[in-house]
Amino acid sequence: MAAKLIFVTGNPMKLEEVRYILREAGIEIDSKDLDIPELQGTTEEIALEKCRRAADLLGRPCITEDTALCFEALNGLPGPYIKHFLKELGLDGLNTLLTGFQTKAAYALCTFAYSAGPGTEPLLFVGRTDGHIVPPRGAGTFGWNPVFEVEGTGKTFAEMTDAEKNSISHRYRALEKLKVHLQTLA
Ligand SMILES: O=c1nc[nH]c2c1ncn2[C@H]1C[C@H](O)[C@@H](COP(=O)(O)OP(=O)(O)OP(=O)(O)O)O1
Ligand SMILES: [Mg+2]
Repeated sequence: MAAKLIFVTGNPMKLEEVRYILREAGIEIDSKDLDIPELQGTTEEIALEKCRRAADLLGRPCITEDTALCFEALNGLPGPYIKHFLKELGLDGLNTLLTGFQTKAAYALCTFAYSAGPGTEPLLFVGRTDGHIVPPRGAGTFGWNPVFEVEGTGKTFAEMTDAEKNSISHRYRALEKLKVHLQTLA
């Protein structure tokens, strides 16, 4: 039996969602819990370099994923640096960041990178979900879920069931594109 594709991530919540979404397409993945250093740059640059490094470390094909949370009022920042903003400022601090700005509009961007192995250029698959930054609502079990209200739903990601989030999320939309690519390889 062919070895399964490896998803390299240090985030168990991402892994759980990716497994949930791909399972419906009959795609199973293995995972490797590695926190790959992320260089500064645009989301694309960070995603490409992270996947190159992951493939070099593993010595085989793999996927990696980068999540950005982009505020319209801040021209797309914090973007790929959201992890550090969330850690230092917390959920309330993300709201405070937008004090004085008219628009609280934001979008979640998910960028999967697929590497065919060391020395190859990774391919990117991007998904986007639009919404607004709001005071925290719902269970705070995954990142910035409680402060991101999804356009047209009236709910934050944290107020949704797994099934709901996984049918409209940035991650789901990126995986829809990755799935097509994986099916051409199979
Ligand atoms: O759907 C999501 N809903 C809420 N929060 C989320 C989501 N997806 C990522 N997040 C958080 C995790 C991290 O604080 C930051 C992304 O940073 P990012 O570098 O992509 O993730 P990570 O370092 O946790 O895992 P990895 O080892 O795959 O890079 O946003
Ligand atoms: Mg990371």
